[in-house]
Amino acid sequence: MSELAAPRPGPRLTLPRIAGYAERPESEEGKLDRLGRKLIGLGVARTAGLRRHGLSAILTETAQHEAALRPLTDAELRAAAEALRAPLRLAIAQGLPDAKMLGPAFALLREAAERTLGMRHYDVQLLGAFAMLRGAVAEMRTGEGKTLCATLASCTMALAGVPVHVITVNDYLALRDRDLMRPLYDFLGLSTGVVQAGQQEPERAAIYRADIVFGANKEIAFDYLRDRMVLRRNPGNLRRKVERLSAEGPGAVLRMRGLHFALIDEADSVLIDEARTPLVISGSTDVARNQDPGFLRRALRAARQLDEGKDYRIHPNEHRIEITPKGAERLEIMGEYGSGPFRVGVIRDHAVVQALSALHLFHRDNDYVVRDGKVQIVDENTGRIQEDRSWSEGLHQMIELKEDVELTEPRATLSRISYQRVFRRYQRLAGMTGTASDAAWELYSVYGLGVIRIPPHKGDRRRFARDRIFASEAAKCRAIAARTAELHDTGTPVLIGTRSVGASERISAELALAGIAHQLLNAVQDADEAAVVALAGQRGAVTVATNMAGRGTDIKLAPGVAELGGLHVLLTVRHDSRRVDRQLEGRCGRQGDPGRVERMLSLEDELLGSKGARWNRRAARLLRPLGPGVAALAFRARQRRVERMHGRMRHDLLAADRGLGSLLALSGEAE
Ligand SMILES: Nc1ncnc2c1ncn2[C@@H]1O[C@H](COP(=O)(O)OP(=O)(O)OP(=O)(O)O)[C@@H](O)[C@H]1O
Repeated sequence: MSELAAPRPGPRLTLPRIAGYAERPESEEGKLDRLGRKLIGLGVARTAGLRRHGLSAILTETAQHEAALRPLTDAELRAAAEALRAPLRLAIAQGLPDAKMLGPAFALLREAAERTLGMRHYDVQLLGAFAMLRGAVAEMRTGEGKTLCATLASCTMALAGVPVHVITVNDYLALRDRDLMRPLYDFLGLSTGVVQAGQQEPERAAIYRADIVFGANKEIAFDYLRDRMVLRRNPGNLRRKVERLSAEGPGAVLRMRGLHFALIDEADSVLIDEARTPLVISGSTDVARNQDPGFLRRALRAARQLDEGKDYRIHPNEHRIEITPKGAERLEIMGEYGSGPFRVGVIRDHAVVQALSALHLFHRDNDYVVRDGKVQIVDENTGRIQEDRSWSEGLHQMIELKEDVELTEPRATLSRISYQRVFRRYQRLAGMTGTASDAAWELYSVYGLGVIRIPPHKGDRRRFARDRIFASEAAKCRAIAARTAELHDTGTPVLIGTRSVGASERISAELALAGIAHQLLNAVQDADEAAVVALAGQRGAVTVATNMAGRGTDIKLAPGVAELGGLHVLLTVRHDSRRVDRQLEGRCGRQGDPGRVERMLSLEDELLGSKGARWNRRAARLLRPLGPGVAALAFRARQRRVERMHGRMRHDLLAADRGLGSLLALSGEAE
């Protein structure tokens, strides 16, 4: 099998192997196959419209069964759900279910949701769920109610006996979504479980035996990687091995029951944004023990002696350090005067690159925080601390050395996989997000997922102000405080979106200076997140948040706030991806609410900060006198460039998946 072997996407028409450890086999795939899929992707991604897929048939089919269900008692409705199991199992086993097969299930779920949650699925939510059960990503605008929509797809699959994974971007959302919808699952007799960081055996394996398992992408992908390691280590026939290792009870060695069906919320974030970082399981081995602190310290000292530009180059957007031939020569000379592993070229150079990365690519209060004497990673996509994760291949220790905190034990890579490969191994995959179309081509060409745009339940009432651009970060912060004060005086609630812990703290300090009471939500100040979010739509509320409030956060407007124009979202940067901006914009104007979006940028913003952005920075400066709208084009152009660059990195990562370790790999404990 070649290094690039990859499974073919597209519907699978065989019965899911519930008894075994389900996953799609990797298949040989030639260059022509891949090229073909990419070309098809171009067409599918663009034309995936509602009519083309005949989705609206689900509405008439569902409506036909609804009237008969309404008079049933709860017990009778439950019995009807039981009776649906067998036909659903058959329908799902035959491949992609059609509207006729799903109509009765959707009608029943709609009725059960109204009784248990007080919410009746809107027609557009039926369309979204149907699209997902047809193996697509449903693009539904932010605030349309994807959480409720997902219950149709997850319950249908679970009733059919297929183990379901509902995957989202963080632990908080996984737990919240399960808890919000739990009355419906309980009513139907479907068991649910939520995997969360920090859970150990035997709890973890027990959770995976639930009908519907909720979890963040990292948790689920790491558990899969662990299971793969266990399976690899145990010789013998796969089937018998799986039976032995997944024995019920505390002795279960395998955590999961395989990869049957994944419903991915925030699909673009999980499948695209996160896919730049490979997952690594690490453990202490002899190789790791060889990396003693003395050697790491020596490498860090060497890195500090090198000159940027001459000996090494920094590529911040690609998160990469390149040693120049001159730098390599200098390191070789240093090696000659060194001792132990520092004399060995490959080991020394690798460690120096990690040291340079620690010094120049990873910044405190941006990529990580130092808390309780420990370096803790802040996830760049979700803004959250990843407690039990560390960077691999000595990078974490280099950052610890840089920050002068106690060194943790270096660990060696035991197993490694990219997100792309984990998700491509699901027998069935579906997703939903508010921002898929920008990523439609990649979703199809990598995962075989078409994007279907679902119309909104109500129109968009958000108003967008023109971008404003300031010469410096300080001027921008002052202007943000002044604008917030203005809005605050009218009682309008304001959500200020920032990019990092550091930026959120700077704005918070500026607001404090202006005497504006506010709430701060970031990786360091994350206590009682639900309470902060609940208050964010109150009259006069001011909330400063990082990306923690970027996706999935449902801010409900207090009475009277809609009359003031709804929530005002103040964006303080453009992110690396337009989709991240759109998610933040989507915190207002939910379910047809009014809302306002305003962006305040500065020429010192991180997006324009790197060397590669010289031209964009210059253009923005020159164009500023012509009006902020024109100068904003330079920001957007840079954003497009970074988006393309990240796309290339994901492509390379997938291609090199089984190759050597990457310095950016995230590692989890091996047990
Ligand atoms: N059918 C329905 N009836 C009544 N309220 C609904 C219905 N569907 C959704 N809602 C409400 O709409 C709000 C938004 O829902 P939700 O947070 O699931 O949106 P979302 O699409 O997931 O948003 P985002 O894209 O930001 O994650 C919630 O307050 C929810 O209770």
